[in-house]
Amino acid sequence: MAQAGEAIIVASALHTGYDGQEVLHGVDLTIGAREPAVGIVGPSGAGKSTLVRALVGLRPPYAGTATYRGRTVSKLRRGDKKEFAGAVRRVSQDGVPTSDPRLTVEKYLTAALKEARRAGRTHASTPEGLLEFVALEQHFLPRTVRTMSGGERQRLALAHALATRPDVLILDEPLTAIDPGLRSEILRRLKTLTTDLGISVLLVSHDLESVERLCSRVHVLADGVIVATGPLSQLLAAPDHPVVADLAAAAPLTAQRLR
Ligand SMILES: Nc1ncnc2c1ncn2[C@@H]1O[C@H](COP(=O)(O)OP(=O)(O)OP(=O)(O)O)[C@@H](O)[C@H]1O
Repeated sequence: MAQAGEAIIVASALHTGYDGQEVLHGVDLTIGAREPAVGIVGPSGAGKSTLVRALVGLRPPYAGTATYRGRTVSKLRRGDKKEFAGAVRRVSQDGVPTSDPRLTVEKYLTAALKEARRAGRTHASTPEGLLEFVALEQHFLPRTVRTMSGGERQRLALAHALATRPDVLILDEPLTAIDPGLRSEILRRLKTLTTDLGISVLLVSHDLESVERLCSRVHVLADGVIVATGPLSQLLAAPDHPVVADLAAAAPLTAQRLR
């Protein structure tokens, strides 16, 4: 388990994009061990998911670096890759495989727990416990993943990511298909991850309510650049960048409540 304060993932002057077309223009970001959840917000197309992909090694930098414990994420060697896969987990909107019609929830979670043990991350989680955490009933265990609703699948993806008890959990719009009541409950449980298990969470979301509830600090990304950082309520109360003002204007009730 990582020591508090240790920098686990660091993006430094990071530039990256697709097919030579730059999307991120020099982003600096650190995710430390056992730190309170951090949010990333910003307009559609700002580069939030691209940043997440770069942090987990799926977009190599054009310039600058993205490192995991000092090692370049996109160039990890085989042993380091295994360690990284257990220590840093990403959940995206549609992260559960549905191509195998026979894949059951139980098989999916059991495989994840086996993989976690192979990566040297031993703990007492079970498929039942993982389901319980994401508020899915036990009768889902024999169900095939394909037959689950979008919101159920999102919760399963979260349960799967937690199988390794990662040091860092990166959530890219993970709760979009979940109804507000349940979302609120899941957020409450996610909050306990940091306090009880020492898992650092990075949350990317358009839902400012969720971000405010979970994250003590946010980065606002606009056109591939971080334009503001701080507690969301403070940023919305006194926007000092047009994109932050737009966020406050687009979610007036949230902004008002946070003032
Ligand atoms: N696979 C891809 N190939 C080419 N361009 C891409 C690809 N994925 C994203 N882009 C482009 O990169 C830019 C940033 O996209 P990204 O998905 O990172 O934005 P985002 O902030 O996550 O947006 P949203 O909030 O809508 O999910 C956009 O202009 C998008 O069209």
